[in-house]
Amino acid sequence: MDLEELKKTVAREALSFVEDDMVIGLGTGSTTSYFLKFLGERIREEELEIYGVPTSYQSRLLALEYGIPIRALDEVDAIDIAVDGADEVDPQLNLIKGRGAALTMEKIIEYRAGTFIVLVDESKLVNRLGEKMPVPVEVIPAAWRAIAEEIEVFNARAELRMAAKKDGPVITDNGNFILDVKFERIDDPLDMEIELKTIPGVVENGIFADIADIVLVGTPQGVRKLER
Ligand SMILES: O=C[C@H](O)[C@H](O)[C@H](O)COP(=O)(O)O
Repeated sequence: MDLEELKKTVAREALSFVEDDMVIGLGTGSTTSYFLKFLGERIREEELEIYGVPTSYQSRLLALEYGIPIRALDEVDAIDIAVDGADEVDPQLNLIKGRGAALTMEKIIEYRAGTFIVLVDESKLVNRLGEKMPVPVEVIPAAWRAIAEEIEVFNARAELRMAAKKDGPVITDNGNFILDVKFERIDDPLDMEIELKTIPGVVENGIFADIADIVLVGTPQGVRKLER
């Protein structure tokens, strides 16, 4: 089974958590895109009363395309579930997220969800966070260089993320820059998440420690469900 098929399989499985009258946090990325498509179809077919709270311009545009009614975070009383992808998942279900630069709104919404469900294929499972992927850190533009230097005390190298279809750096949905931080090793994800957050000028970082409730893992043999 190819990667896209694995993503579709986990995205379909996530529909089993969806019930009528729910408010759902809508994640960002290629795996979640399939979930949004299937969610839109289900809302239409079963005439469900569901609202989505987008975590990015990408999920907002896809929700509009697939007919998912949307609400802003300050228009809802609570978020029942949130569904999103991840870049790495460790055995304790700590995550690295933010390859798509949407980490800040993702964390704001997923932290507040009753149940946060993560969709990955098995290539995203690691023994230790940071094994394959850098940790994206969203920073206030004026502070990028100072923060990049300060991050070196953690035995890490920070690189300013450059845009692919624009000259210069990636600008996030919030108007900030992204530093991709490659650590030598991350021993304690929660501790590192907090350390990064306390640097002045850091808006948010892509370590999501102790937030995921359920991880659905797509494998050629089917979907594995991991729970915290
Ligand atoms: O900013 C982007 C997000 O954190 C994505 O959810 C994450 O990068 C996973 O994306 P994908 O499902 O495309 O691998």
